[in-house]
Amino acid sequence: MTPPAIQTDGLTKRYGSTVALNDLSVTVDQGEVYGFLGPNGAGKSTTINLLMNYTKPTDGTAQVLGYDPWNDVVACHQRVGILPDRFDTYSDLSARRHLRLVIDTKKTNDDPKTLLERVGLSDAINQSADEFSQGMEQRLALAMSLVGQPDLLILDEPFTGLDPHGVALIRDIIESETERGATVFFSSHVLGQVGLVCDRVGILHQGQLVEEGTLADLRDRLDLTANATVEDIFVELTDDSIRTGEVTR
Ligand SMILES: Nc1ncnc2c1ncn2[C@@H]1O[C@H](COP(=O)(O)OP(=O)(O)OP(=O)(O)O)[C@@H](O)[C@H]1O
Repeated sequence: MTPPAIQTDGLTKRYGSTVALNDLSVTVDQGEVYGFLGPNGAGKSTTINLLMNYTKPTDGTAQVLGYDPWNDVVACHQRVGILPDRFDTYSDLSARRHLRLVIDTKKTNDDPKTLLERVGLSDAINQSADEFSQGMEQRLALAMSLVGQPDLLILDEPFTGLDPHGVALIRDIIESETERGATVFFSSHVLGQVGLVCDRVGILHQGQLVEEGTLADLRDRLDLTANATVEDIFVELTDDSIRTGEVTR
């Protein structure tokens, strides 16, 4: 049986008395496009950091493509492509060298030029990343996430810093990656795009999953009209407060 792409059970992360993520239980099936939405500070990046073993949970379990992300780290990272939040380039390396680093680590035979063409950066292949704009950095990080045709693509705020062409590019990449059978899990608060690409969404608020389902499910449950947007749903379920202080539960 094919394992889910992502499964968490009671996943919890506390930083001192701040509960960044509280008792998260979600399942994302292989082949799905799942939008993980929530206001600033809701716990989206914390969840992704846990799934990628960038940080350890306080409580709960997770599986990524059937692997334990904290014990099967290498196997897990081999099959996952990650676009991290706030990607820092290696400033003195060219775009090609950035791709080479991932290709060599994952031991794939990808061609850096082809990957950079996919994200509209092939003209910058030999350019040093310290000359890149924010949008170019984001495109480079996206190309790096595509190395090795990952089974699961995890994109943390993929629309950040992109112009409308870049936003359309992300949508195209999500579509082409799912066409070849990959799962896409992405966090966002750029809501206009979400309805166009997601099969299901989960809405996180103050570390808790407050709703999950297709947009049609959510409209029904919240008694919203059929033309209610993702923004309407989001506003209904969350307030616009940003978590800046400690939240204790
Ligand atoms: N290393 C850390 N130490 C202490 N608190 C942290 C740490 N990382 C995150 N937090 C807190 O955990 C909560 C969730 O943060 P997280 O970055 O996961 O939110 P987010 O939903 O990704 O937000 P954004 O949309 O602004 O990126 C916030 O209250 C944040 O201040």
